[in-house]
This record gives sequence, structure tokens and C-alpha cells, in this order.
Amino acid sequence: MEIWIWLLVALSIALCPIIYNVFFHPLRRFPGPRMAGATSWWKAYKEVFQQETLAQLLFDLHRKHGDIVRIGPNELHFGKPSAFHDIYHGTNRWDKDEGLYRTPGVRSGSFVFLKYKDAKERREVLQPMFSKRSIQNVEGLVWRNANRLATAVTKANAENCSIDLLYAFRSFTLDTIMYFTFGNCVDALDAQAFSDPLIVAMDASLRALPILKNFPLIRKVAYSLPPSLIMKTLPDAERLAPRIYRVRAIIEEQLQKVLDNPEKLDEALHQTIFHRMLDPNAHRSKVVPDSVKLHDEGLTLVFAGANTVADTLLMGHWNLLNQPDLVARLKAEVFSVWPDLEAQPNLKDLEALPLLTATIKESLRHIPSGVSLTRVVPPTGAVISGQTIPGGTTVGMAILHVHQSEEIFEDALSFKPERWLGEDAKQLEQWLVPFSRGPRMCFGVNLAWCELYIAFATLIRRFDMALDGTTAADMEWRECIAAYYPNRHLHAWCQPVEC
Ligand code: HEM
Repeated sequence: MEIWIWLLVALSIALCPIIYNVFFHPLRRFPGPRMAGATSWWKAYKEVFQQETLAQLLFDLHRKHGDIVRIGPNELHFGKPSAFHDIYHGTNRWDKDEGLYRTPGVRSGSFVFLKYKDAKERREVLQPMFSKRSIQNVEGLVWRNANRLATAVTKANAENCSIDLLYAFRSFTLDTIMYFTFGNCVDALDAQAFSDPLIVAMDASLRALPILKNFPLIRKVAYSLPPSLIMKTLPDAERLAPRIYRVRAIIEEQLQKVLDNPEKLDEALHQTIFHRMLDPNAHRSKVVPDSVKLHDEGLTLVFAGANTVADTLLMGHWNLLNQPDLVARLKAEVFSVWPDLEAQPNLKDLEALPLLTATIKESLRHIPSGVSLTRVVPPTGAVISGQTIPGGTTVGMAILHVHQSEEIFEDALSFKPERWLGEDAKQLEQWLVPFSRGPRMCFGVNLAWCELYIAFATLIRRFDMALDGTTAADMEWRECIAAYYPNRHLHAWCQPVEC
């Protein structure tokens, strides 16, 4: 047969799925960009080649196409805030979607378990460590790290340097979650300019996420080789090894220290997460997971717990530093429970402060959560936003579409803590969903709030801060599973207060 006939056959085979997706797929009746319905390459093109955040594009797409937009051959995004509660409802035991949750390259771990059953079993092991009472036991750890943060900021200021607040906050949250997980940490807070190799590596690895998410084959190859092998065999690995391996290698080192010497955990000042992970009685099966599974859990906990809290601190401080009046009122409020610098308050005192609490809520509303948290509709189908959705469809919504909804939040893009102090604040609470909702909602909530109270109070009480030329363009962010900031991000001068 002539070569052109073979080419024609190959082309027809390649076109078959596109023809099916456009003309015969059960989702063909849902509106959206034609290319998005035809092929998953549309999403890949937007996220990888145009480096767009889909959730931001989706504001326009929802305006054009309505409340439901088809953004992949088998995927719908919902834009009406009430749809969030339809999808992430407490009774929905829907699977997480492989397309998104395989991105980190691990198959087990609380965040990435696809099946509710597996997630529930692991949650039974870990959740007791995150209860309000357990978190009271790590309050000391959080204060210690907040004080280390303040010391490092003071030192940098004495050297006439402004502070890279993104890296400073990430160092604080990384040391905290890592110590809480493994009973040891990399001491990122001690690194010059908050640039510990792990902080730099984690930041760089975030930029690879769009490729890893959209190209499963590249992801499989990249993750199939053990990081230790890559680090050993690649010439000049320290400089050349993809940053993502570096992150894994460092976390593996922390875990190995624990596995080699489990009794070392007892030297920690409180119970750690790995105390529980390594206790056979904590598991339903009475068996401790193998070392790969332990590593996967350690990695996902560190990723889930570090950047999210740091992003909230970042967005809060960016907005505060643009509103000096608000900072003055906050300072006065924090001062009321912390008059003497040497006698720091406890978490309970901070939790009673209305303006500080409202500021944290408003910061959580402003976090860059642009990923559609995708779920798979069960075979029986479901009703979402008043529409019947066929079983097997991937559905989701980015939290941003709830938090920036003008239908719910008046002047939604403005940072106004007062909205959480007004008469209708109680009603608004149901629309503050930074930790998501339902059976897969975040179980790090209490730790997150503890870190946020203590870090906000520490910086507000101990420093007079001013922007070091940061502009709105510097604060641009992108996200396809975890946010990163392609520009300069937040830098501020931090002058320690005397008393
Ligand atoms: C402000 C801080 C935080 C925010 C905004 C946040 C947000 C979220 C969100 C939206 C989810 C649901 C993701 C999904 O549906 O796939 C989630 C899940 C999760 N978060 Fe957080 N989180 C924060 C802090 C933490 C902390 C401190 C930890 C501690 C390790 C943590 C651990 C987890 C875990 C393990 C999951 C997966 C739960 C599951 O799928 O069953 N998070 N988080």
C-alpha cells in the first residue's frame, strides 16, 4: 500500500476520538470552547504552553457559556457558588480524579488517595493528631518557630535587607509541618535570606507541575526512576538534577532518619505524626505501611501543610501593607493581649481577637486556590447546579469561584475584614471554603489556624512593616494544583519595634 494510504489511516484513527467527543459524547450538550470538548490538548495548551490558570480564564468562559462549562472531553467546571456544596457535600463519597491527583507522582498518601475508603482509613490514623486538643500540644512548636522567624527577620533588617516574605513564610511553615511530621526538620528558618535548598527546590518544582499534570507519560518516566539513583548517577546532580528530585531526596532523608532510629521520635517535644504512622495499633490492619507508603505520606503532608499556610500569610500581608489604617487597628488589638513584648499571649488569647480573626478569614478568602478540585461522578449519575450529570463525568470547581463571587461577597475583590464582623457574617461563613468541604476536606484546619494566628500576631506586634516596591504585577500567581508566583512576589522592610 502506498505511504499516503497509511497516513490517511493513521489520521482517521487519530481523528476518531475527536469525532466521538464532539458529536457522540454524553457531555456534547454542555457548552464550552469547541476545542476543549474535542480534546484534552486544549487544557494542556492553556496550562503548559500559554501558562494560564484555568480558573482565571473560567470567569470569562462562565460569563459567555453559563454556569456549567465543558473544559475537557469528559470534564465540567461549575461556576455557581451553590454548585460547590452540591459537589463537595458531606454525603458524597466520590472518587478523586486521576488526571489531577496523580500529578505529585505518588499513589498513596492522604491527599492523593483516589478512593474514599483508602482516604478514610488513613484519616482514622492521622486525624487524632490534628484535633483541636492535639494542636494545643504543638502550640509551643509554632511559637518557637514564629520567634525564630522574628529573629531571622530582625537580623536581615539589621543587615539593611528587605525581606522576601514568601520565602520567610514558607520557611516558617515548612519547619513547622516537617518537625510535626518527623520530629526533625531542615531548619529552613536559619538559612541566609530564607533560601534553604529545600525552599528553593520546592519553589522550582511547582513550576514543573503543569507539565507533570498534563503529560502523564512524561510524569511516569520522570517518577519511575528512584530519586537517589538520579542524584547519584547524574553528573553534577546538585546543580542539574531536576529540583523535584531534590525535594523528594531531602524528604526521604528526613524519613530515613526516623526509620533508622524510631526512638529518636521520643526526643521531640510532643507527639509527632510519625509516632502514629509507625504505631501498628493506630492502623485498622494493625500493620505499619511499607517505606514507600510512609514516604508518600510524608511528602504529601509536607506539601499540603507548608505552602497553603504560607500563601495565606502572603496574601494577608500583601493586602495589609496596602492598608496602613487597618494595620494600625490590628496593632492596637494585638497589643491589648500582648502589652509586654517578653510575655507573649497564648493561642486562646489571640482567638478572642475579633479583628485579627476577621483578617485571617479575609486572607483565607484571598488565597490563590485556582485548581478545580476534580471528582468523578458515581455510575448512578448526580444532580449538580440543577442539571443531571452522567456517571463517570469528571466534575469540579475552583474555590476561587466561590470566594470571588459578587453574588455572595459584595465588592468581592477588595480585602475587607469588616465583612466578617457585620450582622450577616454568620451567614457568610458557609461561603468561606478555603479548606473545601465534605469527606475529603482538609484535616489540617486546626494546625493552619494555629499557625495563622501566631504568625500574624508575631509580625504585626513585633515589626513596623512597609512594602519594598512590590506591585500588583509582582503578586501575580498561577496554579494548576499548587500556586506559584512567577514574578518578584512580596518584599517588605520590617523594622523591629522597641517595646
Ligand atoms: C491555610 C492552609 C490550608 C488550606 C487553605 C488548605 C486547603 C485544603 C484543601 C482545599 C483541601 C482539599 C483538596 C482536595 O479536595 O483535593 C485540603 C486537603 C488536605 N489538606 Fe489542607 N489546607 C491547608 C493547610 C493544611 C495543613 C497545615 C495540613 C497539614 C498537614 C493540611 C493537610 C491536608 C491533607 C492531608 C489533605 C487531604 C485530605 C483528603 O483528601 O482526605 N492542610 N487542604
